[in-house]
Amino acid sequence: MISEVCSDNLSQLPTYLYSAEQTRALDHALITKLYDRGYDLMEKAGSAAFKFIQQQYPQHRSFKIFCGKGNNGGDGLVIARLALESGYDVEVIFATELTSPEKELSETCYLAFQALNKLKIKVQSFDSWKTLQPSAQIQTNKTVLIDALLGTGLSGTVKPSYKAVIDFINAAEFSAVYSIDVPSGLSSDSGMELGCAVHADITLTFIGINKGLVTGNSRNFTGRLFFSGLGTPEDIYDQVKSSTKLLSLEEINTESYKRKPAGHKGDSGRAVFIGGVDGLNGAAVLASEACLRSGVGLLTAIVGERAILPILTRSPEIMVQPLLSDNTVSQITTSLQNAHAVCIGPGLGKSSAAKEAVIAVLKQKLPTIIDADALNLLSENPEIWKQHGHSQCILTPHPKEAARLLNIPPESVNQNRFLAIEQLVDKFACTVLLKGSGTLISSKRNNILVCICGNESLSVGGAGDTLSGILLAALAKSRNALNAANYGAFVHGYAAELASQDGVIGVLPSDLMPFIRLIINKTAI
Ligand SMILES: NC(=O)C1=CN([C@@H]2O[C@H](COP(=O)(O)OP(=O)(O)OC[C@H]3O[C@@H](n4cnc5c(N)ncnc54)[C@H](O)[C@@H]3O)[C@@H](O)[C@H]2O)[C@@H](O)CC1
Ligand SMILES: [K+]
Repeated sequence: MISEVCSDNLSQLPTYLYSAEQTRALDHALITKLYDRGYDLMEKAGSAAFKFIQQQYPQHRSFKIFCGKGNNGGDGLVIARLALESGYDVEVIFATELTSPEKELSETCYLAFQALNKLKIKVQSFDSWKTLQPSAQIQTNKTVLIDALLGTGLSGTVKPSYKAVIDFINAAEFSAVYSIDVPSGLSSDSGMELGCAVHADITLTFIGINKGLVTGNSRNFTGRLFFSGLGTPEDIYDQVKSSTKLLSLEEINTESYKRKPAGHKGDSGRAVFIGGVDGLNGAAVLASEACLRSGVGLLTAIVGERAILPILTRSPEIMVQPLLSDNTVSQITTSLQNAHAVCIGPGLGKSSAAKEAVIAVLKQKLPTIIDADALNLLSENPEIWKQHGHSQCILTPHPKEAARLLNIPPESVNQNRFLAIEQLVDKFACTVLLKGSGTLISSKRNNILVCICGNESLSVGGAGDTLSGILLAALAKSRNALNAANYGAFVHGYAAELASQDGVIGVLPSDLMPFIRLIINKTAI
């Protein structure tokens, strides 16, 4: 069975995600158990890939198959053979010259090459193929380009000869670009392009879903991502332990978010939001409303003067007070007396009152969300966390905030989001939610969840404030940081997808509110 890797399909997808090395271990275990040789598994993968592309593009009878010299290329050669046998018009183009196939191709790829050779098809190198056919004449209409250049075996930056092919693929206008296993050039570990990567319309991945296919920049390259387990028996997966999981509702205990028929407002959670000072007032408006729509029982918002009127206009249910610049500590201590959870940071600024507020909040040892400027204050004043940090916190950095917290360049976070969240969890010993496409959540070493819900509609100001509001309600209700982080990320991302039905451009974080409510009512059971 082939399933799309998307929010609507989470329950049909495998629970665990794998590194390239772990995928190799899965392949090895599978070959040892079920097949005489690796080539039999390659036949199975190639055949699944061929059938799938036939289904996706039934009108297209022409394939241009770009192959590398490893097993990913071997998959391409199997597809070429099957397509030729089915009467397709097929061209096979190797990225670089093939002078001695037996020596240059991987063992399994060579077997696929021999099988294809029996059909007497001419295999060309990219350079000679391109010389023979000036780009203007390359037939792209009704032609599917099959990208079998590089898969999970890619290491280091893509070599110039391969980059030239990838640049060509990305510039040409084929009807469809279909990547086998991984868009060539994308790291299946980090989700970052290693110099360049193929922009696919469809990617079909096999056996296990790679971690790098669901986070970082992966979505810029995979197009629609599909998965086939190729009938791998369950016990094969038991042999390769992964510490990374795909976040689905099964991972979340939604019981605590339910309303009791005879419950009262205190049962639904008492929350306090602190932020939205002048110039950044909107953060408080969005976070507060998202918190209410996420079902919190009582919300107090301690905000900048100018946020008071807009908050009350939109949501008179909220108890609002101005954040005092003197007496901050006693104001916060008093306000938190009966609170179940607190969120500090969105639009907080970095004034001395803001700093005092962060310390006062941490001293209460309540379930706490620390976002935006509160995170920046922790980066600039590491002694605050050393003295007052605690495990009931959720830190919600975007990559730049994460880099500041770790005192490393932002590129380092992007190049390895999985490592970055491990370092954050090690350093802060609490729950961390690392924002970005494929949000990562973790609260202890060797335990990372990846939330694939959400889309590019969220790449606007205010999206993070909305998430903070959802998280605050979830934390006030469950008082379990990891569970609230998981649920909040899921609700926020899924709400963004539902709000994008007319397109992702121009969706406002405030448009998410009715969908937040809808999802919570449907899932809090
Ligand atoms: N038998 C198996 O283990 C199976 C493997 N499968 C396929 O095999 C792939 C993995 O195969 P491999 O491990 O052979 O690796 P790949 O085919 O992904 O890559 C290895 C090839 O890429 C070249 N290469 C590595 N780094 C490069 C760089 N920076 N620039 C340019 N070229 C570079 C290597 O020289 C080698 O020729 C999977 O992605 C999947 O498509 C599938 O056929 C299923 C079965
Ligand atoms: K590929």
